[in-house]
Amino acid sequence: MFRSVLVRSSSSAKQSLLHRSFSSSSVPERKVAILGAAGGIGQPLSLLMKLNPLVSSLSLFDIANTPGVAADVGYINTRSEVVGYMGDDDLAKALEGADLVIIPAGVPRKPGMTRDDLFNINAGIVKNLCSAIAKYCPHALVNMISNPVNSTVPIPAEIFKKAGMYDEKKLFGVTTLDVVRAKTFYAGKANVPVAEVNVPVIGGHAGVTILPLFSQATPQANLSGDVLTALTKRTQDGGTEVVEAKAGKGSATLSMAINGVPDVVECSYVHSTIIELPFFASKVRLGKNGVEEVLDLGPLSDFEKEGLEALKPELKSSIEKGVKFANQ
Ligand SMILES: NC(=O)c1ccc[n+]([C@@H]2O[C@H](COP(=O)([O-])OP(=O)(O)OC[C@H]3O[C@@H](n4cnc5c(N)ncnc54)[C@H](O)[C@@H]3O)[C@@H](O)[C@H]2O)c1
Ligand SMILES: O=C(O)C[C@H](O)C(=O)O
Repeated sequence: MFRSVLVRSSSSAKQSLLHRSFSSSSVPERKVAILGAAGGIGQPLSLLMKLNPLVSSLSLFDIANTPGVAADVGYINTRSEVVGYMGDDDLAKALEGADLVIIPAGVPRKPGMTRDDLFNINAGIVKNLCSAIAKYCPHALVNMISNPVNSTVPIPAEIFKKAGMYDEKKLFGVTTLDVVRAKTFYAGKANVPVAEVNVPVIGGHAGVTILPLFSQATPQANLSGDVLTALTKRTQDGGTEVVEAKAGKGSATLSMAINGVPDVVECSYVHSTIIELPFFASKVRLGKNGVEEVLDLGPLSDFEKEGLEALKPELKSSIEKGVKFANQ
């Protein structure tokens, strides 16, 4: 059992652990809660959120080590107040009033494991955390990072439905790393500046369910079929490469959308009706209230059409696994 520690409390604790700065009145107040904030994803993500001028309050929750992370991040001289919370007794306080909850809580893969091998541990963690979200911040946007994303996103959807507060526009599975990798690998082969590259990645976030659409990549390049096959495989295996090299770290956030910046288009794993599966990663237009539009897939090459058919059985069964778990 972990002792519950509210990092914000006495004035001396405030001095050492709570950093508060006041915002200009023109910038809206936004509370972001990170669940799993002391982990490999959680710490750099906390740093990124502290650097984000759109965030006024940063709530760092974990089952361990949040006082140190909150103190460290809290001293950065940017706008947001930082409070660390530790242990289940503090979960309610960590979540109350949150506009955005980002969840990297759970265990990462070790070499030789698939993301699905994490299901038994992470599904329970996610279920518990999302039940608390339903209770304490039912209107928040939720970004799910914990793997296996293909199954961990359907879990809150079921929990939120039961709680009567499910808003499908507000639930995201973070698949940005797949896009980041596809852009990097493509730029290398196409010999174009990586900063100019765009590649949509659709499907899900595991193995063959990750389907980069290089036929839609810009700037266009005339790459052979063999090169495109190799690029696709490399994108699908990108996470495994990292896991093998250093135990699987990375982070991503859709937080720009919380300030209502128009026309933010990102690939994300969301509730979808563009194919027959209820959750699917594709380009989505984001706004203040979450998903404003799930964009069409656009034209696919024959190779990509085959990839799309090939990913459906695995993605379907991963979704069903999450749904079943949530309803047990
Ligand atoms: N979606 C993606 O693109 C993506 C990318 C990288 C990693 N991940 C996944 O993110 C997860 C975290 O990876 P990591 O490298 O940060 O792992 P990590 O082990 O370094 O950190 C996980 C953190 O979660 C905390 N935690 C565990 N149970 C918790 C609970 N019940 N409540 C709150 N916090 C809890 C741990 O104490 C730890 O600090 C993994 O499942 C990993 O596979 C997803
Ligand atoms: O591959 C992993 O296990 C972590 C993450 O999903 C990734 O793509 O890097």
